[in-house]
Amino acid sequence: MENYINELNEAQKAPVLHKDGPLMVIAGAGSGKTRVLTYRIAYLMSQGVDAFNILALTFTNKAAREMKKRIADIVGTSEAKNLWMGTFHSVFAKLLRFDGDKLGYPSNFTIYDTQDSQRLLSAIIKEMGLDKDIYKYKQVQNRISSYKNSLITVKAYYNNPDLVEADAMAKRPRMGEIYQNYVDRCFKAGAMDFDDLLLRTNELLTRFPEVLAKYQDRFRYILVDEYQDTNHSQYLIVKALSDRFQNICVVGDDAQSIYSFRGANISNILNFQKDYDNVGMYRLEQNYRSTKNIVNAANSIIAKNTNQLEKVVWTSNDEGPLIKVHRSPTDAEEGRFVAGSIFENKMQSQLPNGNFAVLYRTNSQSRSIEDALRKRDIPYRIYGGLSFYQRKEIKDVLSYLRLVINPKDEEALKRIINFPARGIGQSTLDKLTVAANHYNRSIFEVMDNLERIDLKINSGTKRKLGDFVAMIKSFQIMNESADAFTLAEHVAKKSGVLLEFKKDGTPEGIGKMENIEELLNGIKDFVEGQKELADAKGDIGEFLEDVALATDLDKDTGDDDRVALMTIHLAKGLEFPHVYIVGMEEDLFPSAMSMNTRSELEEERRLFYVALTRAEKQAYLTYTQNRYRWGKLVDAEPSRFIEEIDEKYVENLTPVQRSRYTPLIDVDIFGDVDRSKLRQNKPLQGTPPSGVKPNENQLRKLRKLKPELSTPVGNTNSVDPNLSEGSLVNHTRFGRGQVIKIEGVGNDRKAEIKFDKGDIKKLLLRFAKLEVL
Ligand SMILES: Nc1ncnc2c1ncn2[C@@H]1O[C@H](COP(=O)(O)OP(=O)(O)OP(=O)(O)O)[C@@H](O)[C@H]1O
Ligand SMILES: [Mg+2]
Repeated sequence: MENYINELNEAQKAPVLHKDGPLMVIAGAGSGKTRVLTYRIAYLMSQGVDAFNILALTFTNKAAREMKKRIADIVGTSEAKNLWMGTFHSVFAKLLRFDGDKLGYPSNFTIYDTQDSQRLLSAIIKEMGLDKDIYKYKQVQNRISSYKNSLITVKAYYNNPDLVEADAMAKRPRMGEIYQNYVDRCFKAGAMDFDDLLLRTNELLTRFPEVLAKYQDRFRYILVDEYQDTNHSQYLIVKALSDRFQNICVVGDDAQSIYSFRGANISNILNFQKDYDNVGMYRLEQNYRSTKNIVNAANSIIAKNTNQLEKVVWTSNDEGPLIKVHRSPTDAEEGRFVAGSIFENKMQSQLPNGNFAVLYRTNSQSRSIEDALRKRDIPYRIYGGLSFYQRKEIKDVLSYLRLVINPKDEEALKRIINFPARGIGQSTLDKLTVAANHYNRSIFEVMDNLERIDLKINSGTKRKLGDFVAMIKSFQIMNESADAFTLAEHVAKKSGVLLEFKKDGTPEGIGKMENIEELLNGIKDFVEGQKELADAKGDIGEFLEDVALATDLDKDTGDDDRVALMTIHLAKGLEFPHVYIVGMEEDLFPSAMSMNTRSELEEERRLFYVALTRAEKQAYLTYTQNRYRWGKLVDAEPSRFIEEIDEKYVENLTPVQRSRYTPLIDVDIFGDVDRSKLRQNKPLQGTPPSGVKPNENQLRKLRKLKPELSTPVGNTNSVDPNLSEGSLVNHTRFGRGQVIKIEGVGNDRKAEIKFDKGDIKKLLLRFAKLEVL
């Protein structure tokens, strides 16, 4: 047996070595599900399966990259290169770039983020003359998103009297029309929103059997991590693609299902044995991540949920310290406690910052923690919140660039047509929009054909519109030869955006200019990274795709050592030696919005289970007696979840304060499923609710979160001319390595380098940041 197989226990080996056919691994946190998935891919490849035939779907692109790296370590880099791995959204965006033309989309379609979708919806609501207090754009967007994730098209919507009636009851009888308009406008703009990436993939695979056959044949082995959080749309894609070969491997933990508000559907796990024949069912019980105290405490929490599959989780790790609970008078004090405790632990055991994570229920809680960490000079990184790419000035520049790639992109156009101000007012834009709708063209096309259309726009304005079109076209010409950085810098200057903020002269204006500079630095870094790899172009289209689909963890290269701050939702699948879960208070965690039914409360409890099981060595729970919320100081009570932990595993650092809370109505989401059947690995008899009921979708925000850009490390180095085959080198990003081959001359000189981390990369020497050792 090959060596790496011995890095697995017996229970893990079984699913890794499972022969062809469907299999499912259901197991608790930290038991090695992700490891099993990774090693199974390596094993399949060692058995002769071509990487080209494997598709792996993960929760973040970062997780996919890490898996790929581990696989490359085992089977070699060149083999691992062809693996398709990533989030559902990034993988299927790629597929749609190849085949979306069959649905009428250009291959350079824009991906609308949540903000773009919301702006478009509010424009539509306004154009239709509807009351914006009744048709709230965020609610409308949530509805449409949940329709799409349940594959309810506009037509299906109208065919479903329940949905139509529900909207009528909610005093929104024109929901269907809004939905229709929204879909039309996105299509005309050559744009897909996040949900479209899944919906259109489904449409493509359903309507074009030859496309389905092509990808079924290609993806002979499909593997899905975190299966408990797939939604209906994702489920159907996986089902369709795996239908021919049935080589589908899913791993998950129903106790960690935390995205139901976004449409995740637990019945995907429960139905798996019905969907496929002869499913191999595997369970893992040994946790390798955490101490005994943490594992046992987490078990005692999740046992409080009635709706769950029964699971055993144990560990042979040390007992470890007890879970420490701390109370502070205010959230500022809570921040100080956390920062102080991190500082002490760091000093006592000489630990890097990266060993610590602070997790919270909502993004707004980060502020007091940040303040305290800053005072102690402890470097941290925030994941989530308003991302860099969502800032106004950044979106302005990006919108110019989006328009260069896809001039039909209506949202990009509307943002910048009069920014900086060039005398094109709202009434002109309204006329253009009406004409665009009338002729079924994009606004840009209308602007480009003004002389042929009878629009009541005066000649002065027409000239301004013409100038704008000419400017964008000049950028497009430049884009044919320039790299992303050169183009972006030119656009930032020539569009007048930079100047606008400079003129402003206020500290905010300067700050915005600096942000644009940082964006440009980021693009430069990106271009160099891409250029180094001999097969990428480094053009702006590649950059925009990267920006649109990067999840918030993706840009974390791990090279600088910082404390991690993030929401619990984002922390799924990750692990840290020391974890602080802050804001353990009633109404905050569990959230006030999720306490109406048992099933909502159980989801909050699963969220707490996820939070606690991120910790390897030590977990802290903190709460306050008073907290600023919505600008007011309010009384806070300790979360019921603290009391729910078996007290054997808890140490109170401050005197105990009891929690008071009201019990709930009982709703059983498992319906009539007999859970004992699942335990015995038998096919399900009962029918769990297939209900993909439209969900309120508050945290859709998460998807649009983008990483902060990092400034580039160092500059393009002059490479030692003595570099030769066999030279040992150091690369700022890829680390140490040895040159295997040098080829090409002048600007085209490339080196093939085997890095110590396992990767073999071909780098263009003119850009490579190499140091000869
Ligand atoms: N057989 C093993 N021997 C040693 N370490 C292991 C073994 N299996 C898993 N681990 C380690 O235990 C930790 C948890 O594994 P992994 O992340 O795969 O668990 P998981 O079940 O996917 O967790 P989660 O439910 O949180 O996603 C990782 O650090 C992993 O490397
Ligand atoms: Mg995992």
